[in-house]
Amino acid sequence: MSSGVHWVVCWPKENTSHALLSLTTTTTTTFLPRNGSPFRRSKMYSSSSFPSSSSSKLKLRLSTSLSTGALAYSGTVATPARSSEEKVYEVVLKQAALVREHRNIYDNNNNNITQNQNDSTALDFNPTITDGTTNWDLLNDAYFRCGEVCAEYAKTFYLGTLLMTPERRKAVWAIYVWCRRTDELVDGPNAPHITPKALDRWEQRLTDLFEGRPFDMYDAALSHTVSKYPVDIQPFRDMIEGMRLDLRKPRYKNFDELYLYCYYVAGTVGLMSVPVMGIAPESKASTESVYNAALALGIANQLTNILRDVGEEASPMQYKINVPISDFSSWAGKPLSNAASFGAKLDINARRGRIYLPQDELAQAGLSDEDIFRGKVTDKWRSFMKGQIKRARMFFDEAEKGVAELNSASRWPVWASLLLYRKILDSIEANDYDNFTKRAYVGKAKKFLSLPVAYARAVMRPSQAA
Ligand SMILES: CC(C)=CCC/C(C)=C/CC/C(C)=C/CC/C(C)=C/COP(=O)(O)OP(=O)(O)O
Repeated sequence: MSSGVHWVVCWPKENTSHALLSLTTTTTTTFLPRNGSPFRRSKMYSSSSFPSSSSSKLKLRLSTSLSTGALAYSGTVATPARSSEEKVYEVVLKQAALVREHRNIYDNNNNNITQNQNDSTALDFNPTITDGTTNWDLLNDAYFRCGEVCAEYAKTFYLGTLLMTPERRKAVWAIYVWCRRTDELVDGPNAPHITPKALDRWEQRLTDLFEGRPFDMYDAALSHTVSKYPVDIQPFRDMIEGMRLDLRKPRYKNFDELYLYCYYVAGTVGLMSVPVMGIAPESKASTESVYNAALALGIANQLTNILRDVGEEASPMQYKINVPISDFSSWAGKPLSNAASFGAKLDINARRGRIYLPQDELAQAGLSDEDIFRGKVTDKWRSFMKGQIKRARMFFDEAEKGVAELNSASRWPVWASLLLYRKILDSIEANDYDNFTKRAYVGKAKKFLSLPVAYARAVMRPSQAA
C-alpha cells in the first residue's frame, strides 16, 4: 500500500485543530426510546411468528433443507451451537437499534433536524468553515469521482441511484466505491499479492476514516457519509472479514458456512445501505424487519451470483476485469485522475478452482467437485440447481417484504435491482441449468421492461398497521 498523507478532515465525531474540512451538524444527542419499548413489532413478523430469539420461524424457513424439504434445523438434526444466522441476526439487531435511535432523534428533536418528510434519515448538514475556505468543492469533487467510478463499474446500479435524492445518491456512491475497492483487493489483478496483512491495513484505514481521518478522496467521501447517516462500522469490518475468508477458504461445508460468507460479502451491503436509503417516515414496520429484508436481498443477490458463476469460478480461465493495471495503491491508495483510468480492461489468467456450493448438498445430490470441473449438465445437476434456485428465490421473497418500507425515493431503484437480479435465476433455468458454459444474463429489453414494473411496485405505500 502506498504511503501518503492522510486527508485531514474533521467531522462532528472528531476534532482536530488542523482540519481541512470542519463540519458540524445540528443533531442533538438525546436518544429516547420510541414508546419506551426497544422494538416495534412489524406486521410482517408478528411477535408470535418472529420471536427475538434467534431460532425464529423466519430463520427456520430460510434454512429449509433442499434435498428433503425438511427444515435443516429440525429436531432430528443436531443444532449447531450458534448458527451463522444467529450470529448475523445479532448484527441486524445492532444496526436496527442504531437507526431506530436516529429516527427517535428525528421524532423527538425535530426542531434541530431537517423538516423533510421524505427524509427521515439524513441529518441537517450545515458545514462550519473553520479555516476560512470552503471545502465543499473538495468534498463535492470526491463524491463526483465516486459517482464516476460507480457509473463506470455498475451502469445499471448507477442509473438507479439517479432516482434517489442527490444527498442519498452521493452517500450510496461513496459506500459503493468502498465496497468495490474492498472487493478488488481479492478479485482484482493484485489479488495474488494480497495478504491478510494487507487486509489488516485496509481495515485500519477504515477505522481511520470512520474517525474522521480519511486517507484519500474516496475515503473522504465515505468519511463524510458515515458522519451524516447512522452507518455503523461493523458491516464494513465484516465485509473485510469476507475477503479474508475468500483468501483462505475454497470450499463451504454446508449452507451455514455459505450463509456467513454471503452475509460478509453482500448482506453487509444491505445493512450499510438502509441508513442511507432511509425508512419511510410513515412505515410502521419494525426497523429490524427492514434490516432483515435488506440482509435477505444481499444474500439473495450473492446466492444468485454464485449460481450464475459456477463455471467461471471453478475453472482457471480468462476473465475480464475493469481495473487499472497499475499496483493496488493507485486504486486503493490514491485518487486517480478520471474515470477512464478505471476502464482499462485486461485479461488475466485467474487462479480459481473455487466452488461456493455447499459440499454436503452436492454430496446428497450425488455430485462431486469433479462433476463441476467436468461441467456436464446432467439430471442430477438440474435437480440440484432447482433446489439452489428455490432457496435463492426464498431470500428474494423475504427481501421483497421490506422494500415498501423504504423511503419513497429509494424504493424504485431497489425494486429495479431486485427484479433484475432475480431474473438471472430465470435465465439460468432458460439455459437448462447450464451455468458451466453459458453466462445467465438479463437482456436490455427485459431490463427496460422491468423499470415500469419496479415503478409500479415502488409507489405502493409502506405498511400502516402498528
Ligand atoms: C430490501 C431493502 C429493505 C433494502 C435494500 C438494501 C440493499 C440495497 C441491498 C442490496 C445489497 C447488494 C447490492 C449486495 C451486493 C450483492 C452482489 C452479489 C453484487 C454483485 O456485484 P458484482 O459482482 O459487481 O455483480 P455483477 O457481476 O452482476 O455485475
